[in-house]
Amino acid sequence: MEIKTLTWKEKELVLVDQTKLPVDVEYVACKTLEDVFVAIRDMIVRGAPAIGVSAAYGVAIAAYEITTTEFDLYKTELLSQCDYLNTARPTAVNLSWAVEEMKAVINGYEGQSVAELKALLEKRAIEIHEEDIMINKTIGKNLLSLVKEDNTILTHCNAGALATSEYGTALSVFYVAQEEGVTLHAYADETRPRQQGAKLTAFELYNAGVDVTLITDNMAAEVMKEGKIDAVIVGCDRIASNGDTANKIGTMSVAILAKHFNIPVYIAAPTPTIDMAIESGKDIPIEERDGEEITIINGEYVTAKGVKTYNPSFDVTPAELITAIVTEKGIVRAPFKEGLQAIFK
Ligand SMILES: CSC[C@H]1O[C@H](OP(=O)(O)O)[C@H](O)[C@@H]1O
Repeated sequence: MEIKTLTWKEKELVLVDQTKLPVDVEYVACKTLEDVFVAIRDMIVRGAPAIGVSAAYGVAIAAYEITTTEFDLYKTELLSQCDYLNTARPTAVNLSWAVEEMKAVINGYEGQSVAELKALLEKRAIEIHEEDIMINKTIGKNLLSLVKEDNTILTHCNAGALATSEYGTALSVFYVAQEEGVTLHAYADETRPRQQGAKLTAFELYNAGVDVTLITDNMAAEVMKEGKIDAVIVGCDRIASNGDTANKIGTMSVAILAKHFNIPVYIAAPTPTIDMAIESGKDIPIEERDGEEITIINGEYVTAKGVKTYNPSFDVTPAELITAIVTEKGIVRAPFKEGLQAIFK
């Protein structure tokens, strides 16, 4: 059964509810901008590219939702809705990137027709959606050029089809490999506390017929020491201009271990996830989420209810631990600043 992360259907954004996977496959229809805001905030849809595409459709939905007919008032309200949507989650730059793309359509429109602007916004959102699919498939091809038949790849969190429109970024290497008749094996970190690796990555790869082995996060060093891992490939949520990369919490640990065991670390990076406006990882906002993500598993407390928690949802892997940043525009190696500037030229 094919699961669609997101679908645009009669001016509604239909999302698979990723908080219910893999036990239940349920879909949520977002009919209002608030529906999209809540879906992003509560991780019904998650994953940097999927958040970006959803935000683009969120603005398109807002454009149809606003009933003001006086053009200047309509434009002001719509821009305000864009800024609100942009507060749903702070780390994945794809959210602000997509909102800015949609605001550029609004601010660049020289007419006075509300109907025409609505159509232009829906068109741009569909373009962003379609571009995401092409970006991901190209990243998969570029990643495949870095690995060999029968290689085993460790990945962290979920940077798969469920984190994007289709294909995924890090996991696209497995799907492109299948299309090209290349056999690859996966080790998926469970990825506490939200368990995206267990609930999403192992689920989607297993269903796709990819050889996947699920491990807990604290087993990564052992599998590397046993020589089971040929490469680490992970996604990203925001890359600074010097190559420092924010990704799901625990990615930095994996990169440090990989360095110790001399295993290459590849970041699968759509260019909308690269933030050239910031100098280094110090400038990346790290989302802190509710501590109950740690203390509650499957609805049950696993500790005393009053225990203090600390739950940063991302960490920043310093550029010196990264072998290459693999984008749809090419593979960038250190020195990353110059290499990233070159792909934006
Ligand atoms: C294709 S990148 C997906 C990226 O987003 C995930 O975070 P979250 O599940 O909290 O949205 C994780 O960092 C993945 O690598």
